[in-house]
Amino acid sequence: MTAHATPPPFSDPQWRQVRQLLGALDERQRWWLSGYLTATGTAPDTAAARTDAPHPVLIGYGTETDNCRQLARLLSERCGAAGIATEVIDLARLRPRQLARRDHLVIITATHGDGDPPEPIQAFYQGLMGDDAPKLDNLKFAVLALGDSSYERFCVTGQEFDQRLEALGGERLIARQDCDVDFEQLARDWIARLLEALPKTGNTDAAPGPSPAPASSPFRYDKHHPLTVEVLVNQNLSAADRRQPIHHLELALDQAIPDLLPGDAVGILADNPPELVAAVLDACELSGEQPVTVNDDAQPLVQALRQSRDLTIVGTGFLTFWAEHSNAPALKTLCEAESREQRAFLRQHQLLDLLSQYPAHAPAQALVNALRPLQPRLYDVANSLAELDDELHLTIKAFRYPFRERHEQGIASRYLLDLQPGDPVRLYPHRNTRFRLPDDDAPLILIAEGTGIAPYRAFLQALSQRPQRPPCWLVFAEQRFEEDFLYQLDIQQAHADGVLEQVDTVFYQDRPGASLIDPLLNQIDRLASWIEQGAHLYLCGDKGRLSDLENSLKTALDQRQGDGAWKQLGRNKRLHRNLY
Ligand SMILES: Cc1cc2nc3c(=O)[nH]c(=O)nc-3n(C[C@H](O)[C@H](O)[C@H](O)COP(=O)(O)O)c2cc1C
Repeated sequence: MTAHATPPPFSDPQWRQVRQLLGALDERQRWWLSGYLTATGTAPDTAAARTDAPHPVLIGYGTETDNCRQLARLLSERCGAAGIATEVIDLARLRPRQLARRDHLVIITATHGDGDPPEPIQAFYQGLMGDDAPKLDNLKFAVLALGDSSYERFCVTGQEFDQRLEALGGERLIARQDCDVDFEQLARDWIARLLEALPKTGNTDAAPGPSPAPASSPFRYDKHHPLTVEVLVNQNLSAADRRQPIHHLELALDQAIPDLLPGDAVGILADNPPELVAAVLDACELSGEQPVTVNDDAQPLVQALRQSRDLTIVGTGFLTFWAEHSNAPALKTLCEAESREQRAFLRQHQLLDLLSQYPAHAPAQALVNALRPLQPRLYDVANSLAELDDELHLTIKAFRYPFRERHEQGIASRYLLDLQPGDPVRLYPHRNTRFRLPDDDAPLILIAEGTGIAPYRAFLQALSQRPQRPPCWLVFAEQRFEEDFLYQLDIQQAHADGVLEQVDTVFYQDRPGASLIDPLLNQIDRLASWIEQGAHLYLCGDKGRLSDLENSLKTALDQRQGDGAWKQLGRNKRLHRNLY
């Protein structure tokens, strides 16, 4: 859709039809279609498909929660309108040596984990950083880095790519832009500058023009256009006295969400707790009735604070804003200090700490503009919509953390755990194409830690409907058998029905010292034999524990099957990670 290298890969009649169709679609439909083609993999891996024509600009994105993919699509749209030929590719599908034959590369990447590259692009990242990376003397490049300044290692993946591409011989087209969570405007401005530096082919896209809306989503709904659904059931699955309870949430879907498959997630747009909103209004001596505008939408201040603004984490932008309004010398000095010092201060001060320690007045709209946008949170869908298309099930664990002398709760999990039947919830679908069931009958090894069981429940429901069932082995770990065996009945039923050939459980508190890897190492012959038969291996849940497990499994498997056996699993796209 976005490649306009001459000549287009169509016959004349085909090309006329394509242009005719594009001309008949409105902007949102075109974006939907381009996102759909990318997401369904219908677009060819154009980076690999070589022609003698000059190369279009390669736009590679690294994403976990979709922001960078959307910006890549936006950049491609803008390039199309400006007569610049582009190809958009997920860096997860690109090998560094393919860059040696390119002239122009734009990388748009997030940083995740604790300053890590997004999980899907780990192989590309390691390849580019490694000793075997190609010389890139002919490459001109630009990097847009997305991140969150509340993390210690802000935007480091983009920074690392930027430095590495230069070190490999590349020439920077324009300076890298690091963006915080309120990235939209900065990213648009950077794109506008970049367009001036990219080569034009002269052809402009048949139809698209600039638009202020975000680029395509393969679904009708996205974080800017969420679907509102109603709570049916909110049930505690774990012990009543558990400090971090786990709930099962059922939501009514009045409208079908097309193509939401087992393995996919939804982004939840949580509301801030009313007490927190009230405390912020009090601290600022503002009335919640005051009118403000958020994304061109007029609304009372109380709604903006409840639904759209982060009332917990303070960004450096807000620090400057509050220093000006409070006139507090300590804050003014801090604003002149190094950003590292500012971030250290902000890690010790949530919004209310700052507002109460340094009292000030600020106009309602200015306050809303200065606060960070409230970020959606992704939750894996715990049921198969092919079985039940009017309900969506989620598994939610409370997130509690110590902060200064007190205990805080995660905004999204608190919001979800407190929901009552009948309450509305805003959400949008999020595809997770790398965490899907294979189409064939290859054996499946499903390894889950805690809420990592959620997508497997959807897998089991989908598998139960297949006429030919692949062998399926579940390994699940939680705290105590009596209280924390999440979805015990579903799992036992799947076992009884033959959907699950084998189930192994580990309950840490029942057997101190036990580890999730024990059942796998104890049955290493079986594991190796399943993998030899082409099994797909899935890891879902706690990042720390499952990364440790992966390292140990890699060692064990490489010892048995030869060095590189584990790596081969990844290369064959039979290793699926969903870690958080
Ligand atoms: C679990 C998690 C960890 C993150 N870790 C970092 C980090 O270490 N440094 C950083 O700058 N941003 C971090 N971020 C922020 C993301 O980079 C930011 O939200 C970005 O817009 C995500 O882009 P994506 O939607 O394309 O994945 C993290 C976000 C999440 C959800």
